[in-house]
Amino acid sequence: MNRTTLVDRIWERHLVEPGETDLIYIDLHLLHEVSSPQAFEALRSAGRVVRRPDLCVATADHQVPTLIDGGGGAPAVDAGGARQLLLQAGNCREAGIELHPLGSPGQGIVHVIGPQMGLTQPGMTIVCGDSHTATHGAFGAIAFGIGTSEVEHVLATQTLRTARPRTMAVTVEGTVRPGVTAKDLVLAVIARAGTRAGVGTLVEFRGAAIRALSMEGRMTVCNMAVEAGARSGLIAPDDTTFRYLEGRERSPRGRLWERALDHWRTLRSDDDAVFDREVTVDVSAIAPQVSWGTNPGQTTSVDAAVPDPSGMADPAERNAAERALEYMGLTPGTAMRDIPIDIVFIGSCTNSRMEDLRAAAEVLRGRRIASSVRALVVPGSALVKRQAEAEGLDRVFTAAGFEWRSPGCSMCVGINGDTVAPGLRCASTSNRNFEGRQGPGARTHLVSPETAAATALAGHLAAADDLV
Ligand SMILES: CC(C)[C@H](C(=O)O)[C@@H](O)C(=O)O
Ligand code: SF4
Repeated sequence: MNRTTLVDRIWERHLVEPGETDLIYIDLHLLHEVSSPQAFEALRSAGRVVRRPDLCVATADHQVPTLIDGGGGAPAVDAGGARQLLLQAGNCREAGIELHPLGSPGQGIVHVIGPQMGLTQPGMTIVCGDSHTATHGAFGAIAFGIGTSEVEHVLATQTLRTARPRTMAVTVEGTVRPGVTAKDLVLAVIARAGTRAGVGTLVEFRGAAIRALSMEGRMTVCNMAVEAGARSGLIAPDDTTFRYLEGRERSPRGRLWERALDHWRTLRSDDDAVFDREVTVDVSAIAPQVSWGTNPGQTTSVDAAVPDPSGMADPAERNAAERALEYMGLTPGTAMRDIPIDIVFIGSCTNSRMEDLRAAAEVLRGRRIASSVRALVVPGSALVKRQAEAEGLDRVFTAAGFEWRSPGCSMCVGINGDTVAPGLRCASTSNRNFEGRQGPGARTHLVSPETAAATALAGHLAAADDLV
């Protein structure tokens, strides 16, 4: 057979029992404090134990405050959060699961620590009770979010009963212009394809523009596959992947590394592979992207203006745009660069890795943010924080007027004390601009780290290029 997709190839290797819904084996189960306590509770009431604690890794990320500096055991901002963190600690201790709690050197956003430790590897099946598990697909793994009852099932059996995903190929052609990042690329793809384009599918991103991306960039792209409605995204591994993984803490070593490489090199779709859907997007002409609405597909170029819903042919699209503009407090025809910004947030599992911080710091070096702006940068993990400090990036950020925080989901989700006040406008490197996402009444514009930095300096939406 030479028409197999990468997704089917990995699926076949993990199939325990085919059926209307397949039973598949799970190689890695990641856990965070929000979506796991109930699953452990259910497991306990059923009198069952965790079958493979050695294949589970947990971290505290959603509820952790980012204003502490590794104090260890510092409380969450509210009683609910504190309780989840406590339950997580107890559950992991009891089950013998590796936990990276608040204040520990391995702590961080679950989708940042997996790859950085070398836990996330090509060809694996990876699940987590979190929709942005798609991030791990950047390594050529099948990685997707699951619900709480599925978390329980995986804890109990190390398998998951789930339908085989339909497949979709998103081929991204062209060479992006200087200053255009992975974030811009994926926002442009979602803006063109729509937030429902991938529904029910597992998307393989491929094409010259994807191959050219670093692993960090690929993670940004796969992270946002779920914002196109997909179950997940993945990218076939190549030398960029292998270079990233070589020598990481949990990567195979010596002869095992060679054997892993031999296997990993087979992980690709056949040239004639048949996908359920195929879309091709050319990104050679795109500029930095900014969202103007309340879903990630409502995105345009920083060079453009707020669109006019009355010009939209599709009534549903027009309706959604009208509502979005009302919530966002925007008027059609306003140049994107004329939109003033109150808060800038650099962080989240989309854009909080070293490469993101370096890129933003490069824009900020030797400059000061506008006096009207409050800006914060939240490294994705304790390791990213240490590395950034070793490179002096923290000083670049603080000298520019940014707050330098401790790792966590922070203002991406606003359940940890970091929120955007009602009516305020935030340029954010996160992945969701839904109503109320960053706090009740908060207005979110999704951007790349470079655009976030330039916007902080200008006080209004701006591209890094504007500053030269
Ligand atoms: C809290 C968690 C379950 C949720 C998710 O599934 O994605 C969160 O991470 C998010 O980004 O909205
Ligand atoms: S950073 Fe945001 S998107 Fe990512 S896991 Fe945390 S809350 Fe979800």
